[in-house]
Amino acid sequence: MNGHRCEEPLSSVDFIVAKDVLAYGSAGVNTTGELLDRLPKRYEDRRVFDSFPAQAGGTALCLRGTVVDTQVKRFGGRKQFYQAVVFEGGSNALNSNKITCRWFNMPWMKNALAEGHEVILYGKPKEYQGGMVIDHPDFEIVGDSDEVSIHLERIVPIYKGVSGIPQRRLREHIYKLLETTDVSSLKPIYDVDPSYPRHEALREAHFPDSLEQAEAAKRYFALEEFFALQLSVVWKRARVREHQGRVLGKKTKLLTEFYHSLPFDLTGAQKRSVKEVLADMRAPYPMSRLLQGDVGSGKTFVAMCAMLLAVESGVQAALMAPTQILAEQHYLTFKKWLAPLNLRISLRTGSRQENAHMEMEGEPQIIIGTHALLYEGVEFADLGLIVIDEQHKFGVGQRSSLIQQGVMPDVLVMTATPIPRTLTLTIYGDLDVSILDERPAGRGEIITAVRAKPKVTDITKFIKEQLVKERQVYLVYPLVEESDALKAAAATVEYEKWVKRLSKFKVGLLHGKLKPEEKDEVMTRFRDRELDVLVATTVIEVGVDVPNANTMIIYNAERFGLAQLHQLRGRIGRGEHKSYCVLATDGKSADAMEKLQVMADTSDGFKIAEADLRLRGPGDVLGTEQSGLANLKFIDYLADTALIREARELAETVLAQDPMLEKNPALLRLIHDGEVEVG
Ligand SMILES: Nc1ncnc2c1ncn2[C@@H]1O[C@H](COP(=O)(O)OP(=O)(O)OP(=O)(O)O)[C@@H](O)[C@H]1O
Repeated sequence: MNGHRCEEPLSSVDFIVAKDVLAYGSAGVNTTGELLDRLPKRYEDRRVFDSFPAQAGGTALCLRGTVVDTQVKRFGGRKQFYQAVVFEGGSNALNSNKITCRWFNMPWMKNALAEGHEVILYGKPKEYQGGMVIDHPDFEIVGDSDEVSIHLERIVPIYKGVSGIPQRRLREHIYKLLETTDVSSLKPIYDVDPSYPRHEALREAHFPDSLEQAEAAKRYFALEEFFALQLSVVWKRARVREHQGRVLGKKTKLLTEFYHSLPFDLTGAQKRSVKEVLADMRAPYPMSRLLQGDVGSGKTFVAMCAMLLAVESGVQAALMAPTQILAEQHYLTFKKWLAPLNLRISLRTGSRQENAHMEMEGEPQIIIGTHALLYEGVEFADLGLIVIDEQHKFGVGQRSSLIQQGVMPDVLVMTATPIPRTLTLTIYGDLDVSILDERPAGRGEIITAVRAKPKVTDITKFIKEQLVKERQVYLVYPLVEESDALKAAAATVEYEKWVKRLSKFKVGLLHGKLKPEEKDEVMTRFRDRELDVLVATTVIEVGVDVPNANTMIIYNAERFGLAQLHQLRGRIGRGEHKSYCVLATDGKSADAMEKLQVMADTSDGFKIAEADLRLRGPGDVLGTEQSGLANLKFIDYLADTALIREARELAETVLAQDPMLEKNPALLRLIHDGEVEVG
């Protein structure tokens, strides 16, 4: 009875009872298609079970056994946990291998699992008081043996739970639906792999014969998802190019003057990027470019060059920074380096307005502010170029809102976080990319060491050696506390200690609870060498530029992500002196030591970003919320270069053959429905 169609509500499926239809509804699953789209989060190979372990091995195991004893246990006053002791083997194969399962603060567990139940457990065992324990394992009670066995003796799909529906029932529903759904209704909007019918991929993703088959099937759907994403990105890129852009940058006198005023030569990477920007600005369509720079690679100077080109063409250029402090820093930098050119530069942030050379006739030529510049209805006389400094936020929203504007300015996005190529293709896939992967010449080497529980006396001695050589030092504390207030308090405590230890030197304190003016003041004093040492929380992470500082001790380094450590370390090694970064840890976790070792092994931001991606996975690296990729079902595949490229090529082919998607209205709807909204 090949009858059900994907669009059909679950209420019309005879083997799903009304109560379950409601439960699915609360989880946002309303049609048969939506239920079938919920692919397994993982699989258990229940053809052979793991044997009960005698010691913890660090990996999750799939065990089969019988519950022989259950108890509710109390601890710490009113708290409780439910404990079930499980013996290895089925109901009639009891032996002495046992494991204890515990569920904390889940009183209902005692109704769910009782003595005599035969169970399948999945979880990571650990050693506890001489026995083996698994806390909160996934579990499933083995049912009657005369059922169709989709739950045993095969590779079994495990789904993300739907409240009110046990795994077994969920699995049965999907199994039966696959058998009774009209194959033609499972056709894709666009066939990403003509050699692999979609309904087969769907069946094999749910009930694979092998793990390889499951992987191939999942990859099919991942490709489908990323194809849709790339389609909207490539589409967007094409739409930008349709706009009439201004032809800017014909004259380069100002730029040449600027070059001559610099005490250094631009690096090869900087020159290459300026050339790329120049070509874009001269093109008849608006520039849409990402400038990706490793820490200290001199992004600001490339941005300055772009802005000078715009100014010389008679239009305004704006720079938007993510925070007020950074906007102010940029303003100072611009004022300093562009001083010989006598330009009208204006700082506009929520609380401060300041102008340089505004006594001269006319509108400001360069405007520096926060991202809010865009939204707060600041009137631009004639905006030709916008530089967006995104720092390490993978912000997206702003760019779309720029594209809505009438006259399309050129846009240059700067990001300080090196991003692996695959991620760039997805997050910034609508932009052309320039990469700054070269440190300016004449910078001292940075030596990084990982130290478990370093002695205070050793660190103090090392710091003093550097201070005596007139270098400056950062001491960074992430601190365990969650709130800014507690962090500030804890940093203050450490600060007091350092003031005593380094009594001959001047120690300053910087944390997030200080007012912007106070932060500025501390930073300025450190920059002007009135302070030798800065005890800080991570507020110093971005944008701080004090070339004389050559030493950084990062405490509890294991608590930071690699990208953040790289940013922090980027605050040293900015001058000609040899620099030192010590990553101090509690030394407890081997994983953390491995992670930190990456920092000691390389200072190449792109390599670090790739390692970060490998160790943490794309979801965590991106912080899905800000990246706009939160809705991706197959986010792990973001790191799969081959897949992303395949998706990109497919999207490009489709749009090359049918640029306005006139022949593929369903694809056009897919883009406009914003199901996949990136950029
Ligand atoms: N080509 C160059 N040669 C020498 N020094 C340079 C060069 N380009 C930039 N600098 C200097 O390097 C430092 C970093 O430049 P800039 O602030 O532009 O880098 P950045 O990429 O924005 O750094 P970060 O993201 O780490 O803050 C500044 O002190 C700047 O004056």
